[in-house]
Amino acid sequence: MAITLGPNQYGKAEVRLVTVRRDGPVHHVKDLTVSTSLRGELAATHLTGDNAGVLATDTQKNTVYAFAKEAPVGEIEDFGLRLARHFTGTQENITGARIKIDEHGWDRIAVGGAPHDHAFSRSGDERRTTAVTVQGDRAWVVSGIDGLTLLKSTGSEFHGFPRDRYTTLAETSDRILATAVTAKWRYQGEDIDWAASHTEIRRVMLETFATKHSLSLQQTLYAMGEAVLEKRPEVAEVRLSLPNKHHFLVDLSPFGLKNDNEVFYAADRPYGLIEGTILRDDAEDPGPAWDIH
Ligand SMILES: O=c1[nH]c(=O)c2[nH]c(=O)[nH]c2[nH]1
Repeated sequence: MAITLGPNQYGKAEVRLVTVRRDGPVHHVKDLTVSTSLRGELAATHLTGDNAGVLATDTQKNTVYAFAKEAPVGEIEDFGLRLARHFTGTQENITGARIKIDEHGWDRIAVGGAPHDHAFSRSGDERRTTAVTVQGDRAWVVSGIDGLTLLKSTGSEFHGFPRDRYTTLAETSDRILATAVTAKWRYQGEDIDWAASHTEIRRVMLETFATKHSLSLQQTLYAMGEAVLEKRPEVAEVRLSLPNKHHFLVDLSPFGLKNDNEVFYAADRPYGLIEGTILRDDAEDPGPAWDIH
């Protein structure tokens, strides 16, 4: 029996980086969680413990902080590309790098209705994300959104599903539809206004969720991805993971009350999990964009 080393990568996970741009009384805060992963000729350290080609994960973490000082961080996609190209360009045996970045939002606190210069409140659970992969002289950018919780109180039905001896779910023509969106979209190219693209993709997905009359969360998922691909030529592929955050009607009949779709129990688990990919048939090869996450 021969045993070999398969795909591997290593790096520093979840480096917490907060920067304050203080070029006047109005400060700008950026709050990132950065994870680095390096790939390449790394057999020696695994097989013999020879670390001559192992750029320490501690050094990778330090590089993230130093880069944040040496030039403005800018958009997370650009920061990721700079870091990835630094690692592959300076370490001979490192041929690939993936940099994952989550951006946490901060809103300015309103004081007397006016946005404060340097006091902020967390925007909530939503994060803007990116995963940049550099392999040789090519790069792939997969950006997205995590933790965007949505709910519509009507405009959602679910019926026509098979009934077997284990089925108890009632058919419904009017239910709450709620989810927390994890979306990832793969860009084609790099000459992109990342911030504007993110804003528009988010808007298109939200509008579609709101306006598409839903016969299943699966149908809503497809419609959201389809709308992004129709409106945003820079996007090759969209992947969505949508938990179905069930809201069950509470039985009020023991109290002599009728529930007219007004009182619900919001269950946190189990939840349906609806996942899917929507892609252009002429999209270019994704390369290693989605490998080892
Ligand atoms: O939109 C839905 N899709 C399902 O597949 C499903 N299954 C279920 O129990 N409820 C729902 N809702």
